[in-house]
Amino acid sequence: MVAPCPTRTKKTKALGIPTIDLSMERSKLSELVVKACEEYGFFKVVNHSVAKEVISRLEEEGTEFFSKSSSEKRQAGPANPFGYGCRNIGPNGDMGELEYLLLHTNPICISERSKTITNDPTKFSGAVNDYIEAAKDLTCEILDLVVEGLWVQEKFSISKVIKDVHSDSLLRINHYPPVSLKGNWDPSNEIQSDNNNNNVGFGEHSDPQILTILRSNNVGGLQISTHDGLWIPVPPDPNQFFVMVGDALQVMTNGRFESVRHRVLTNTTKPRMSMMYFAAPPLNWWITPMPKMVTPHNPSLYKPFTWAQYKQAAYSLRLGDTRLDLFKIQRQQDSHLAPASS
Ligand SMILES: C=C1C[C@]23C[C@@]1(O)CC[C@H]2[C@@]12CC[C@H](O)[C@@](C)(C(=O)O1)[C@H]2[C@@H]3C(=O)O
Ligand SMILES: O=C(O)CCC(=O)C(=O)O
Ligand SMILES: [Fe+2]
Repeated sequence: MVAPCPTRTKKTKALGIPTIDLSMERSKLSELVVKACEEYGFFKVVNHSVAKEVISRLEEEGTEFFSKSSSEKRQAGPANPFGYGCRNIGPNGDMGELEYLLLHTNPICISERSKTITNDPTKFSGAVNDYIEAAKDLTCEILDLVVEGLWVQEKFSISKVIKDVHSDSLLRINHYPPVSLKGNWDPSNEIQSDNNNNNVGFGEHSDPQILTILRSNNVGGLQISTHDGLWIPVPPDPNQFFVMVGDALQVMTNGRFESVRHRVLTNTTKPRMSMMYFAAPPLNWWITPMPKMVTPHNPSLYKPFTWAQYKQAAYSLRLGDTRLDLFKIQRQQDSHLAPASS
């Protein structure tokens, strides 16, 4: 069963977001990373080594692209799944108050796609590739800390699958124009009247991948959901990165980490621009719990599946569906409580 999500019933609560200083002593650092992944599936990293110039070059490219006319931008679309998308999210009718560029991180794909996005594809793809490399390094640093903190390092390294040339990682740049009235920011767009959730920029969901590295401009809107069902607004910080546990890492840790559910609400006066690097394995890679995470007392919660199978499931479902339910192993733990059949 795939459960739909209750989007608008949760309360919002201001709460400190876990912040991790990457310049700290390593063993303490790995402990804090694991704790944040367990408690929230979400944290902010400070003192990272991504150069400001790498961030600002991609931000400039994004700003330049989104300031173009709708007809120019549409030349880079539709996003099926890659390219320029406007309001439509995914193939199953999900909509949000945003426009975006979704790119595969393969340099050949970026070089080809850049030709439809800009008149200076070399500059655009240079900014994108440099950002991807920096985000990949940061992801690998965090994943290495995760495996150290879980004490599984010698046997298994997740970061090497992210570095694999066939990795299926993605880059997404989202642009949320300010929304003051229901769906009125682009009068030429036919789908605007379909959207009843005019303040939802990007609806509640978890990311399917291993880890997401998010950076935004100084405009808020991102919220994360806690285990007790509250929404926590995330104050924006353009100089730092936010890290989100994805569904694949939930499986690899056999449920010890849970992928974080999150959403974006639009601002009424200022445009938000965010950049997400979604770290994923190659398509043929099996997603299974790390051996150390499975014991007789803690058996595997999930059937083995490949990343390609998981993506196929994700793209057949709605944004907010809890798609991991499809891969859960149903155990008969309570069978002794069932009445005996006569
Ligand atoms: C509705 C959908 C959009 C999405 C693919 C899906 O069918 C379900 C997962 C969605 C998501 C969420 C995180 C990322 O933004 C994304 C690129 C991804 O990998 O999964 C999107 C997909 C998308 O927009 O294509
Ligand atoms: O734009 C944001 O801040 C987050 C978007 C997001 O969650 C996504 O694209 O998966
Ligand atoms: Fe997301």
